Amino acid sequence: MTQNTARVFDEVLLEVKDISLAFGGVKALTNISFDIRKGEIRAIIGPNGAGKTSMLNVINGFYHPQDGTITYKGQVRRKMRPHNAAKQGIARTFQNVALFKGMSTLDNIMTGRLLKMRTNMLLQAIYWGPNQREEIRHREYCEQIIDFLEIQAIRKTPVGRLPYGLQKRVELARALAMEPELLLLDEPMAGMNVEEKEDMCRFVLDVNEEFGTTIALIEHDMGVVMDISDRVVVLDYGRKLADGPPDEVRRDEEVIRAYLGVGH
Ligand SMILES: Nc1ncnc2c1ncn2[C@@H]1O[C@H](COP(=O)(O)OP(=O)(O)OP(=O)(O)O)[C@@H](O)[C@H]1O
Repeated sequence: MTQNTARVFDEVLLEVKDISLAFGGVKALTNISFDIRKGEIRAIIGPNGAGKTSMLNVINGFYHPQDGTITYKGQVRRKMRPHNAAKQGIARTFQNVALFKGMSTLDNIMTGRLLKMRTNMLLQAIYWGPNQREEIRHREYCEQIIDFLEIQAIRKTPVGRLPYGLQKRVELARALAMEPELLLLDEPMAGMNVEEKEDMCRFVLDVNEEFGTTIALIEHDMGVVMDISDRVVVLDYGRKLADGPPDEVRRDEEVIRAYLGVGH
């Protein structure tokens, strides 16, 4: 289930250039530059407080950096809200699962389709015919994702009743329902046992391979990162420490000192 052979990616999908972000006196990111290439699995790693989540929040428009630019699909992006990023094909999951706990798995996944719906829900309730056909199409798409992620057995279960590992999988399903071009995963394996982690790794690799989705993920489990990512960017105290293929990063002295060897 690993990326054994080095894959080569030429086309830059998203470029982060000289990004700096501060909260009052706290510098969360200082002068960060890297790119994410179309089709790759890109890991963002670093110790606690390194700025990883802040970076994802800048990429999906939740935080606005004081300096620097984001170029997505060749266009320099001006200030952008998360729903605009989503419309442009950037979906994300969160460190702490963010689902509607009282709603079923299927309904949660359907919320990921909202941006794809041409008619709004109210009109769909009033008018039948074309609107109903549209809803059926969306439901069918969600059912395909449910099959793909092997969560058929829980499609009607309220997600609040599911174990944490499955909730994470439903969150992935909802993000996939948006048919993203770039999928941002914030610690997709956090809090999982070994078996759940193996399943999630397999799904991340399958999504990348079968849907061609570009994936950027934050992960603390170094085994997972080294196994599934094509390239790794390392942050520490808001600065970029290293950037390269997993094998190279693993051997980088500064990385070993800052992260892999000793914690702060
Ligand atoms: N909304 C915010 N307001 C104030 N400070 C913030 C905010 N978000 C992040 N920070 C600060 O920015 C720095 C980077 O935090 P961030 O959450 O991005 O790190 P991280 O690498 O994702 O950490 P972790 O691995 O613990 O999730 C930290 O010092 C954090 O306290």
